Amino acid sequence: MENNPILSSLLGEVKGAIIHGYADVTVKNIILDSRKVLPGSLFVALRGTQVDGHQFITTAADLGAVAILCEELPEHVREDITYIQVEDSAAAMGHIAAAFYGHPSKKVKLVGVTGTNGKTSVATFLFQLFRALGYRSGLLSTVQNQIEDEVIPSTHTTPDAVALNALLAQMAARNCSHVFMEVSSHSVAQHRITGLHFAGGIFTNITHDHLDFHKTFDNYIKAKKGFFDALPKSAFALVNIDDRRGTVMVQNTKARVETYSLQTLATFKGKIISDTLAGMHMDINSQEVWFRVIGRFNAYNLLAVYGAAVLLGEKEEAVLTELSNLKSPPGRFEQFHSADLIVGIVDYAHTPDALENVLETITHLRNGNEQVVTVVGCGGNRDAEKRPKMAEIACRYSNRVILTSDNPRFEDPMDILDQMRKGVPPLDYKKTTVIEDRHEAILKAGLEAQPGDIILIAGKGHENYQDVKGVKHHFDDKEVLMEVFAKRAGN
Ligand SMILES: CC(=O)N[C@H]1[C@@H](OP(=O)(O)OP(=O)(O)OC[C@H]2O[C@@H](n3ccc(=O)[nH]c3=O)[C@H](O)[C@@H]2O)O[C@H](CO)[C@@H](O)[C@@H]1O[C@H](C)C(=O)N[C@@H](C)C(=O)N[C@H](CCC(=O)O)C(=O)O
Ligand SMILES: Nc1ncnc2c1ncn2[C@@H]1O[C@H](COP(=O)(O)OP(=O)(O)OP(=O)(O)O)[C@@H](O)[C@H]1O
Ligand SMILES: N[C@H](CCC[C@H](N)C(=O)O)C(=O)O
Ligand SMILES: [Mg+2]
Repeated sequence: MENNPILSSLLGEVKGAIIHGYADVTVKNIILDSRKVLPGSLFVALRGTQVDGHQFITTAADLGAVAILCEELPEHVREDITYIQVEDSAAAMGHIAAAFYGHPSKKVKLVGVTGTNGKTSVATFLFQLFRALGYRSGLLSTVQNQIEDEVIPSTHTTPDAVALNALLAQMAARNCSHVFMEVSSHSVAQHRITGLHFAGGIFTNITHDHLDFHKTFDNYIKAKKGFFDALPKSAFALVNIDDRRGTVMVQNTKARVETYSLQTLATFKGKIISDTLAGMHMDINSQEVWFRVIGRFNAYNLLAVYGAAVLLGEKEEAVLTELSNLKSPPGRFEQFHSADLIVGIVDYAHTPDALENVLETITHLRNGNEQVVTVVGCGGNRDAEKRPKMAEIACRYSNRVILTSDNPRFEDPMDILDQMRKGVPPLDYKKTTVIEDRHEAILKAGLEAQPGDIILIAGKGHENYQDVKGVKHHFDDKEVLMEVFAKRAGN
């Protein structure tokens, strides 16, 4: 920042703050991790999932923090430091970060996408669409952040409030008129998006995920709903009403509610006319369109994108023309074909619902006797309830299943695989193999396939690593698939 703001100017939106000390101190940056504090920093003490940031207040002060945002004062209060005491540090930080960066979300049209599955797809499609329509645009997503052509690696689906506002400020400074972002349930619960001004919010769907963090499905629903509850009156709230939680999501919102559906009357009503590996033909509000992107779940994503674009003021015809040219984002139902006509699909399905949707789509796309082989694993140190469910789904839709590793993190990969194996129905034991090594698993699936067969490699999508005990080893499903195809071609 060129002109560092004074602390008191950042507190306008923070309710009930008690200031201990000098309120007009200059703040150079906002820091959440005591180890990164510099002279002039405002340190935010957050109660985390592992530790309580309040225990690092003294360290932060020793490193030169001029102000501390906290819920509780430390035992030893220093005269030379300003303490801002609030009820909820995370919520206050959202407002302070937005003010520090000059409220960048108000300088662009910011659209947030939430839901268990489809956030990256919808946000990326919107970003591609608005660029094609001639707007300077920004994207904040799991795969990557992007300002026009510049790619900025992403660490989270939704970054923390400081990183998020810093990115939005860069986008505003580069004259982006539109920004499309994913809003994860963690980000709502942890107030990463508090203080942002949204032009619109989109709800894709809600199914089982992240119960390791939210504990109950109700809490998970509440987190997603919190996003809509906080939308302003000027925004639109576009919901998938085919999802049974669609109505609940928007029951307390001040925003203008609009709907999309493949099944019932809605503001944006779609119908799939045909869906093949070559493309999808749909009817949207009585207009016929062909898409390169395929699959019923993508029909929902495209409807959401179409609806949001129209609600943002774009002309229906121009939107449909550009939408028909879009390609899937990396690792989202990405198709590869071998010389001898094996189809490999790399997909980020890492939840039971996503896996079922993708396999259902593949089942519908089959012409006849081709076999479907699924290679899938479940992440370590993440929701364990989904493990047997995903194995059962893989078995239900596939002729052969290979259970393998997907980011075991700090768990024993064989424990994860044992839990997955519990979901395999006894009648399916014969068609299920466990191969811990993901490279070997993909090789086996690929080398044993017959021309025409479809191999689904699920769970990692765009990821280019295997996270084992905190170390990210290079691993890319696509690369291994290419290796298999080369081997089949005798290279
Ligand atoms: C579970 C979770 O959401 N964790 C996030 C959370 O960290 P935490 O609450 O566990 O932090 P903690 O370790 O308990 O520490 C508490 C506080 O003390 C501070 N601290 C800690 C140590 C120290 O020496 N000094 C110090 O100041 C920490 O910086 C932190 O502010 O806050 C951190 C700062 O914002 C995040 O980086 C971190 O994301 C971790 C890396 C993570 O893996 N998050 C995933 C689960 C996540 O957020 N995923 C969502 C959803 C993805 C999806 O929908 O698929 C996402 O949006 O990416
Ligand atoms: N609308 C949808 N409904 C159900 N499944 C979907 C939908 N869109 C995509 N999927 C499936 O879910 C996977 C993840 O899609 P995507 O990355 O768009 O979701 P996400 O919500 O961003 O996930 P994450 O929570 O990991 O960020 C895709 O690879 C596909 O298998
Ligand atoms: N955003 C998701 C991604 C899961 C991807 C999968 N490959 C895994 O590692 O479990 C999560 O952190 O739960
Ligand atoms: Mg995502």
